[in-house]
Amino acid sequence: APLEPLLGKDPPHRTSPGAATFDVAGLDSIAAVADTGLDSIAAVADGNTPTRTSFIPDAPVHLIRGALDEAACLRFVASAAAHGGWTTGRHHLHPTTDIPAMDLPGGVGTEALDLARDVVLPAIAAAFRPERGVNSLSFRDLFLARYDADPEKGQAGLGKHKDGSVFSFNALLSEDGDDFRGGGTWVEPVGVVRPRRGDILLHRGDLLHEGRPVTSGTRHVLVGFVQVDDDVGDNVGDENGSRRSELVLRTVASLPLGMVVEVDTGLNPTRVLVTEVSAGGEAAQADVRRGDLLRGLLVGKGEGELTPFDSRTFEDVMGVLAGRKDKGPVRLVVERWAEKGAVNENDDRIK
Ligand SMILES: O=C(O)CCC(=O)C(=O)O
Ligand SMILES: [Fe+2]
Repeated sequence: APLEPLLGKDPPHRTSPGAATFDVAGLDSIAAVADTGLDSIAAVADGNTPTRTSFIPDAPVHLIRGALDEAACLRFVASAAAHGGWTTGRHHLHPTTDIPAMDLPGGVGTEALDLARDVVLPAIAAAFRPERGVNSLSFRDLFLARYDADPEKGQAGLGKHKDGSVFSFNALLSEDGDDFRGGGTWVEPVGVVRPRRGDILLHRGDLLHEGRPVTSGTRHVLVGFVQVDDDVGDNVGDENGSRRSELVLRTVASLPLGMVVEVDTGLNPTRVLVTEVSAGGEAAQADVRRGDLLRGLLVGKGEGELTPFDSRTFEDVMGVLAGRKDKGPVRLVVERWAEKGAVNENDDRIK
């Protein structure tokens, strides 16, 4: 029987098929000073984000005002504090001190994913009008980052860089002037943008930008990197699954040992492998690599529950696969997170 892509139906990093589109009336745009004659825009160059602009097509930076209310911002920050496992090894050129959104406890991981899918992706589609619309957008990384003025606690800012994404966003979770001083995001054509708590700043990833150092206190942001798939059409996320998933499945169907692999660029550094293992198959053929931390495993047909693997190792997974070897085909969905410190060429900040 042909494999049905498990991903592509309603993958967690894409907007839902029926998601409402975003009304540009909900966006404030920040254009390069030279592009407008407006005083309120010019003020941005001096570090003062105007309190109200309106949507300006083709502006390099947009703000979704009040995307998160105060309670949600506090929930995100509290969840990060409760998790506490801050990493600095997920982005190698310009590392941030962060926690992958999926790891945030208390339902906040899901809340962050829903926000990115249902609010941010449609807003990015409305703001930047990518040719193939919202269905071509997916976020490949989503994490909560922390900046602290106290060098003992971590980094105060993030130096000038470009992201490896097509679009990037960051939601300010802390109260400017109360939780921290300094901060803000400097973006090359517009200067320092100082959103209010709950606002989400949207910009093209290839613009030079900087997380300005905080001078006191702690600043928390939820950051996401968004990619544009040009090989997928409107059917991404529809009932038939994504064209890309089918393409990948077909391409790899010729792998030896009867093993079919789908690698989906989901949340960075998540990879998802859909693997058909026949007798004699080996997980190594499925690109499961030593050093990977495997997060979950789905055995059986269709879309069952993902069984958390927690931090089980390569050897553990090899053991599971080896144990199934002579019991006929089994379908696995393995959500793979790159080992801490591993370099992910696709998803890093660049330059
Ligand atoms: O913290 C900021 O304002 C910017 C964050 C950023 O650019 C990034 O995480 O890549
Ligand atoms: Fe960035």
